[in-house]
Amino acid sequence: MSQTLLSVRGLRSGYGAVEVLRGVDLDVGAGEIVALLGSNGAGKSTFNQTVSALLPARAGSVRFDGRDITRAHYRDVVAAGLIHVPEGRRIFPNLSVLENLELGSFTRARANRAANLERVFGIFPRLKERVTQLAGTMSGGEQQMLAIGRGLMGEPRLLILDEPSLGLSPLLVEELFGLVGRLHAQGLAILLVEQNVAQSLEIAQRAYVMENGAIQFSGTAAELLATDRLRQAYLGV
Ligand SMILES: Nc1ncnc2c1ncn2[C@@H]1O[C@H](COP(=O)(O)OP(=O)(O)OP(=O)(O)O)[C@@H](O)[C@H]1O
Repeated sequence: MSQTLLSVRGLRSGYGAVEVLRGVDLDVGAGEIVALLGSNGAGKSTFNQTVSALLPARAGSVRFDGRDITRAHYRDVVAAGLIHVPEGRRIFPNLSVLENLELGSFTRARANRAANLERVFGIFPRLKERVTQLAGTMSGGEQQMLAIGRGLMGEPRLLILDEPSLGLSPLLVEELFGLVGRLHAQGLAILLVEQNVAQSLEIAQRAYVMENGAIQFSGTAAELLATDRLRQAYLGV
């Protein structure tokens, strides 16, 4: 692995009396795509939320770029460049496309905003055509572009994408994976949580499998595919 960007050790968290994460270890290297796989309810979204400081860690540590961010405020985590595009997009439906994008740059200097917008519009020309449109009136695919565009406005070094292809047509899923590949080629590290396991393993350098709030497997995509039990469980072959 290249230089470690995200390093998570023994992470525990949950909701009230329910413990979901039971001591998770996971690393993402600079510029690496890492797939986080696991069945529904395994704890992947809880992991993403805890790492990005939306949910408090109960034990363990999260280090980002060498800095301990386990107890950091969400704002400082975003400012450090760890940006989470949540499952279900969570755009603001009653705000325009432009307003949604601008919200993504809340930790960045105003002076950077125009350049970041142009970069996002270069990646998603459709968003530029629709700057004044209310986000809630856009199609599901456009809303997903907007959610990722908003994440990019924050100048990420690591982008956590939680189920980005959920609800998209097969054509848009192809586009989405193409986009993830292009962002990676530009040097961005990506932690990808996806139901499209085969496609995720094609573009990821490494993968983790989470079950019941713990990591059951970590290794290269090729190693995962060589493990019969995992291949059967996640690819059905
Ligand atoms: N806000 C919440 N309050 C209580 N329990 C929750 C909450 N959110 C999730 N859980 C529970 O935590 C467990 C892990 O859920 P989580 O959403 O992290 O799994 P996941 O792997 O992301 O699955 P999915 O793909 O279905 O989103 C589940 O048992 C779920 O019911």
